[in-house]
Amino acid sequence: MPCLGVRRQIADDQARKCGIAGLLRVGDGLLDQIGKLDEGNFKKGHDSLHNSVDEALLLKRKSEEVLFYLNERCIYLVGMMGSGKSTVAKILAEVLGYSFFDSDKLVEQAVGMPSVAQIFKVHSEAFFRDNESSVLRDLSSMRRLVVATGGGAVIRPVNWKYMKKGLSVWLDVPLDALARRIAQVGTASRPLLDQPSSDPYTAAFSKLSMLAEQRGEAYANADARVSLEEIAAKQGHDDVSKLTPTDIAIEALLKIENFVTEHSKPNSTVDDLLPSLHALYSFQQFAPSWNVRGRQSLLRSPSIQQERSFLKQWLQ
Ligand SMILES: Nc1ncnc2c1ncn2[C@@H]1O[C@H](COP(=O)(O)OP(=O)(O)O)[C@@H](O)[C@H]1O
Ligand SMILES: O=C(O)C1=C[C@@H](OP(=O)(O)O)[C@@H](O)[C@H](O)C1
Repeated sequence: MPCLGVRRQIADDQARKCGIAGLLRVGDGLLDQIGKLDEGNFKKGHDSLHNSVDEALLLKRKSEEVLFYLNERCIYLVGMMGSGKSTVAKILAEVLGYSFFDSDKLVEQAVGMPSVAQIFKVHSEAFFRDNESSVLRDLSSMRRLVVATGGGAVIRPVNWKYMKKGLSVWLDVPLDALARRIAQVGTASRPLLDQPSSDPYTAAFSKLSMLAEQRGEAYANADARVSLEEIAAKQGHDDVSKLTPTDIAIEALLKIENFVTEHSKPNSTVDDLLPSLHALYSFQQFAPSWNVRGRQSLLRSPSIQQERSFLKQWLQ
């Protein structure tokens, strides 16, 4: 049973969604919503209205396609501090009609402290990590969530056990872009980077490089990788800072789609598929020259029991 904080946040989230009559759902309000998320901060000087409309429609279409395969599974975003997990997770939650959670915020609620920085200071990193694991365990029993995890959640194998109940997506952002973002917003909320320095960019870059080296392998456990360098190259940019959170959310949906379509069997039962298989065998009998792979083995129609047992094995 999820902890009280998680349940309360879900209830608030559902009420918020109902209260504004689907504005946050895929549909009419999506363009407004994306406009606000990308507002002025990203892709300045572009033909932004046109881009926003195209992007919003693509996002809507992709989210509808992905929803079919997701089958209510949760999505976990992993990546270094500042990689945009919370920003992108909110967009994904909105277009999919899922609830958004930030695991750092849930740890703060569970411990009863206002910030992760304070938890590190008053208790310890290990105490924070224990609570982070408990939060991920609670979330793993739920459906239809998009979770922005803390950047270090990937280092404990048990957290992967929880995240593998859903789908994990690694936001892979070049270190210099991360250091630029962190230098801009400051390090007060990120205790692992918070050290006095006259050059915040260089200090953040060197600490992030160290962490990335330690964690490189761990992030690669994710089911899907969204590389900002790859998206920029596809779009013909030489700099990842030109990418909007919507661009990144669309790529995340494409990568999720690739993963789920490669790894999942259709959400069907033997009874759903039996008529199609039977029709295929019958057709094969009347049109033996039909060129399908393995047609030799189809030439003699099997019994219904054989068809059932074939489908049962295939669906497992
Ligand atoms: N695509 C982006 N381009 C530029 N800045 C971004 C982008 N995505 C997020 N940011 C900014 O980077 C900072 C960190 O983003 P956030 O979503 O909080 O990252 P995380 O949850 O991974 O720590 C925020 O100030 C956010 O506005
Ligand atoms: O990388 C890390 O070890 C951490 C990342 C932070 O979350 P964000 O990735 O959301 O900044 C937060 O969990 C804590 O400061 C530790």
